[in-house]
Amino acid sequence: MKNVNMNLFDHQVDKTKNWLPKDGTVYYYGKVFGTHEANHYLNALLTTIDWRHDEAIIFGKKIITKRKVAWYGEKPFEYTYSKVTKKALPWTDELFQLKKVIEKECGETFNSCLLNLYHSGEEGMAWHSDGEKDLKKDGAIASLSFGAERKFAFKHKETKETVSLILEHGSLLVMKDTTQTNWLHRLPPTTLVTTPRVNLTFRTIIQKGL
Ligand SMILES: O=C(O)CCC(=O)C(=O)O
Ligand SMILES: [Fe+2]
Repeated sequence: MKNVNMNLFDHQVDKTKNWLPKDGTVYYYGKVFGTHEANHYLNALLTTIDWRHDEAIIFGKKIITKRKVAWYGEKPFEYTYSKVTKKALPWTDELFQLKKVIEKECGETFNSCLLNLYHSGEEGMAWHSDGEKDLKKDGAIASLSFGAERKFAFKHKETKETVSLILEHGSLLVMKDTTQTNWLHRLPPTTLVTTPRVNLTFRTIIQKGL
């Protein structure tokens, strides 16, 4: 008997495929949770996370995003991006459980998590890379998605080559090696999606004298 132990959610996803043609590594693990469990996490995250509108300083001007964010970690790390500093809240039960699951799945460890809540397809995230100085250089970033399926895209900083894929409900994507140095990524807005999506990016923050 072949494949008797094959996970039901392992449907046709090649977890060893690098989605980037060069200069970085992106693995898509597909759905690591079944629909029932993914629904549970989506609801739990919507209700237990301390969601706040994000503030950023762009061209010297303070802006408030429609998207909501939250920042959690194993210590009250300070994290600065778009010139605004935030202090991590302690892991919730669900975040700690999710961290364990993805650490096991991808063989990496993480000490913090940035969460994004996109209320509908109108909200997205512009081209950027996650290479802030507080983050471990070339450290892995694990991205878990719950809720509406959305397109996710990469663009090479030099050649402008693009790659895109769909992030499913309960799915895991991992960006590692030199991905942040050489590629930008974004979540394009779309009028086709009217329901919310929650995304969690687990990261490794460098501990400064803690
Ligand atoms: O929502 C996503 O899938 C991506 C989020 C992201 O790129 C980030 O938080 O840095
Ligand atoms: Fe990002």
